[in-house]
Amino acid sequence: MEQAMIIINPTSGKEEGPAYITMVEEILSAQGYEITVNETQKAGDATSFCIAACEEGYELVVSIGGDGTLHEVINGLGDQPHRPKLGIIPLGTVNDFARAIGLPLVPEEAIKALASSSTRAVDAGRLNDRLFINVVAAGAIAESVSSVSSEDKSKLGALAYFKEGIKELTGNTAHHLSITHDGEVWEGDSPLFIAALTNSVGGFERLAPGAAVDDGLIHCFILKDLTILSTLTVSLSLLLGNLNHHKDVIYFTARSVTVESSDIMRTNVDGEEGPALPIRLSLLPRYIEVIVPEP
Ligand SMILES: Nc1ncnc2c1ncn2[C@@H]1O[C@H](COP(=O)(O)OP(=O)(O)OP(=O)(O)O)[C@@H](O)[C@H]1O
Repeated sequence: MEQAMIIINPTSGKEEGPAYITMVEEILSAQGYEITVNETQKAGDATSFCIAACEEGYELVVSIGGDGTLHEVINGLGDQPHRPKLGIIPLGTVNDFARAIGLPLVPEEAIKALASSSTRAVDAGRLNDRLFINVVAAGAIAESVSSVSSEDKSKLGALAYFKEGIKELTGNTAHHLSITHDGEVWEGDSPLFIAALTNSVGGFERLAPGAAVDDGLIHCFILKDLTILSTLTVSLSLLLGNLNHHKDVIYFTARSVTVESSDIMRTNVDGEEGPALPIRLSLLPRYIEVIVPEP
């Protein structure tokens, strides 16, 4: 009998995850799976559960939670010879990855899609010794995003990030960055560097409209030192989906990127606080097989 592991973070989003476990179990057992349910108690648990699922030869892991939970789950897949298929039930606040891959955002619909026989192999990124699935940001704004309160997140959703971001960008928060990509070096002052694997970051589905989850590319944006006026036009470009054409934004795609600074700067990885610079990013093409709705 094939085995499926449900990994659920009961604290994600509006804490609705536990109410959906039975429905997920029913749909998986109808497909013949033997099911184990693991509830996370703290940060890191989802990674440990997923490592166990790989080592014990599970066919399927279902992540119930938000982007942070998904980030932890996929970190259990790194360097594993056997990687289970991944099912995603988006029950976080923003659910960037589910948006990017076109999963239903209504939990009941996402659960029904677990019965689909379609899968899509998506890229994973490597950041130093961990994996990411959506986005890495470096700069004062990235640090501020880590501090968005959960109250603001629940109330404002994606706008909470936007609010913090604009607050930071309008301050004088540039740092000196040195960014090396595919043999080229960019050096200068920047308040924000973003590396995205998908088109949805912080709930804005138009950050990198050209990015596909399986295009084998890291889509990078360097925001140049901004005046208040260009901050406003950059914000508008973000909403309109043409940030890559803004005169104060450098856009490039790469397969590997190194970001360094003489300042102490933290990063934000898939919406959670990440390591301090320097960071080295690279790409694992089509590394994770995700269940998607039937076409
Ligand atoms: N039992 C728990 N209690 C508190 N925190 C937990 C628990 N289990 C996991 N966590 C932590 O909760 C963090 C946030 O989870 P997650 O991102 O899924 O929810 P969210 O922040 O509401 O959603 P989103 O990231 O989509 O906005 C994870 O990084 C994880 O480390």
